[in-house]
Amino acid sequence: MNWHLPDADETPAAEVEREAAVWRPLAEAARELVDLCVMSDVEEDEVRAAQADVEAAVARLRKVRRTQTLGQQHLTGGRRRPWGNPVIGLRNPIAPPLHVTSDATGRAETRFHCGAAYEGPPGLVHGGVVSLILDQVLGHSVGAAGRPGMTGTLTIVYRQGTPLGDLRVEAWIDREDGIKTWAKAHMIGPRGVTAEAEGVFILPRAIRERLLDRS
Ligand SMILES: CC(C)(COP(=O)(O)OP(=O)(O)OC[C@H]1O[C@@H](n2cnc3c(N)ncnc32)[C@H](O)[C@@H]1OP(=O)(O)O)[C@@H](O)C(=O)NCCC(=O)NCCSC(=O)Cc1ccccc1
Repeated sequence: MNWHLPDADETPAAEVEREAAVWRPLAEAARELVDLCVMSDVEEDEVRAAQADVEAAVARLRKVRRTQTLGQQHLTGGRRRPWGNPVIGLRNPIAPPLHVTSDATGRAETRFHCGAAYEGPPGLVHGGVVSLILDQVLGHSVGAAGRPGMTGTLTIVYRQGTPLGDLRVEAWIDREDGIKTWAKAHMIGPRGVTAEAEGVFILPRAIRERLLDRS
């Protein structure tokens, strides 16, 4: 059973790309700023001068603040513009960001870089970040298979520390039963699998009822 939820964002692709070209460079600069807040070793006067520069940029951006979050405005169900997402969002400096490729069977893969801002134990990615990324790619997998849902239960087994740097995640559908879909994923570092994930994704009752009403 597959569910095809409506694509909520009707904006023409060329306009989406134009807006992306405006916001992406800002987020990229902010990501480097986040990295340098952790990694820069400049003199203290330089730190204070940088603070003033950042405060000036913040004052510009603060002039107009949207009333709805990006997810609320562009409904992530449409998956055209999950730009605020903390894992894949092109406008979100917290996101590495991941670019996930997938096929209609739900097999998904992504290669990405986790820098110093994601450090937990020395030299290793924070376990919560590992879980965050695995949850996102599992969610992508079930969505790609036409079985979108919310994470009901997520189980992570940490096999070895995940080193900061270049990483890969693979995800696939394990099984499905009615409104529930189980997906699995591996986080893979230079020395093999670092963490294994299993999630059960459930189409929430409210959406089930909406789909029933339409049929
Ligand atoms: C939707 C649901 C999980 C279930 O609610 P309802 O639909 O009202 O459930 P209902 O009571 O009708 O039971 C139906 C069946 O399901 C079973 N079952 C129920 N619960 C659980 C469970 N926890 N775990 C396992 N199974 C459970 C229950 O036994 C029953 O089974 P049965 O038919 O008897 O065999 C709800 O509790 C919720 O919204 N939780 C918050 C989710 C949330 O915030 N997640 C994090 C945000 S998502 C994210 O970030 C990832 C992402 C990234 C990117 C893209 C996409 C995703």
